[in-house]
Amino acid sequence: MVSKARQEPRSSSSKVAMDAIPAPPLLLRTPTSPGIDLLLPNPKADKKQSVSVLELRREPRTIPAPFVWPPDDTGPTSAAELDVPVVDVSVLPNGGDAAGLRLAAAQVAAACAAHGFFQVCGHGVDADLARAALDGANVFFRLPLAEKQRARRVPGTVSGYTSAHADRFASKLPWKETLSFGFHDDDAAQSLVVVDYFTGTLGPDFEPMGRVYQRYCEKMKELSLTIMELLEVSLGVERGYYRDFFEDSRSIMRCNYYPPCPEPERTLGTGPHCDPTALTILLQDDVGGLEVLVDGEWRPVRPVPGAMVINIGDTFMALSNGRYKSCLHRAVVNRRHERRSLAFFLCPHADRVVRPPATVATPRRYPDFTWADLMRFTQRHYRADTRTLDAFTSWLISSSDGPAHQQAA
Ligand SMILES: C=C1C[C@]23C[C@H]1CC[C@H]2[C@]1(C)CCC[C@@](C)(C(=O)O)[C@H]1[C@@H]3C(=O)O
Ligand SMILES: O=C(O)CCC(=O)C(=O)O
Ligand SMILES: [Fe+2]
Repeated sequence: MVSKARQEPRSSSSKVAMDAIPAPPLLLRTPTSPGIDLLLPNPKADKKQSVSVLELRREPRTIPAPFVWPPDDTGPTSAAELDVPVVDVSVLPNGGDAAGLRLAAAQVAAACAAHGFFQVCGHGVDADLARAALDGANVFFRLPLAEKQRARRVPGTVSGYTSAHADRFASKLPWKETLSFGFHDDDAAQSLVVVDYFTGTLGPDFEPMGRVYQRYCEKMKELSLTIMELLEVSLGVERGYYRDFFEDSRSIMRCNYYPPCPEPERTLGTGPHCDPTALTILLQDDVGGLEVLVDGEWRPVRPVPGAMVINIGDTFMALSNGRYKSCLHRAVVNRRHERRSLAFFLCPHADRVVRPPATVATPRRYPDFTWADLMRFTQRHYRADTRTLDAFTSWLISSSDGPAHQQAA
């Protein structure tokens, strides 16, 4: 299966219409179904007016300037796909298959020490649930913009709907819309946090959609803890150290929607970044677009039907004291196919101190920190093009609003 990302010749079907009405922020909607709703800051107008519509109605030669990324970020895709093992994690819950567990641990150890990416099968996530979650993304992102805006991101948080992060950044805008919400099951008996998010934000009609993502996030947490056990085995650390660390996790679920783009070579669906979180479980559709920077080349990660992509984030790189790598990756877009990906970002409880187990802790590579500190950094200082943990570590030690100074004060 060859990834469709960027492979397509320029399509004449992506007719778009230009009808700029000067007022902020500009709404870019490509009428090709379903198109992309992007609210763009409009430099030419004062800030008080409402949304206007920039409908591109001609075969675009250029996408709006805020979407153009530097050539270093939009470099070519390698012809060589990344050789990512598909690890059968069904060996874990029963633990009976010693040989299978050894194989899985060896596959994970090699991949995580090299580039931090592997895929999993035998994950226990029902195919119907996975499909419903992907289909739910289609339903949500095809809603009229006014409806999506009812879930717009609350400044200073990750939760909510954003289009191109135009509410946060004025340049290097990603060619995507996203919907993010939190997940934890601290008081599962009392409340279903994801159902409550959908009904509270979008109304009672969205309860069925909320129940799909509630169930999906519950399965994601289960799978995350299984993978934590496998990481313990692969690193030879005491059993339970990582699993217990994430028992009270408060994670982030994100639906990514990447519309077709008239000039995919000049922009990015998600810019080069390392995930600051601990572990990412990515369910992608069959279009392809995820790429990992390995030995200076952007290597595609092929969608494997039924499998889920797992990658190590910065927080787990610190928990493994640098033994496992959190690596730069990006998502490219293409001219003809929309693409969806669902990213479950496993995060520790905000107050947990990120510290590697004794087995791998010397010499220490990173200072102690809490996820709350790293999360605040990503929301205040973070850009997709920095190596997060290195930037965070120096911020942690040197910055005036870093926790070290607060503690000292
Ligand atoms: C804690 C997070 C911040 C981001 C979502 C999660 C984990 C990945 C981060 C992100 C995807 C890295 C690339 C830049 C970013 C701004 C994005 O393109 O969405 C990041 C997310 C964010 O800050 O919303
Ligand atoms: O959509 C993808 O393939 C990757 C997205 C990603 O890396 C992210 O959201 O952190
Ligand atoms: Fe990522």
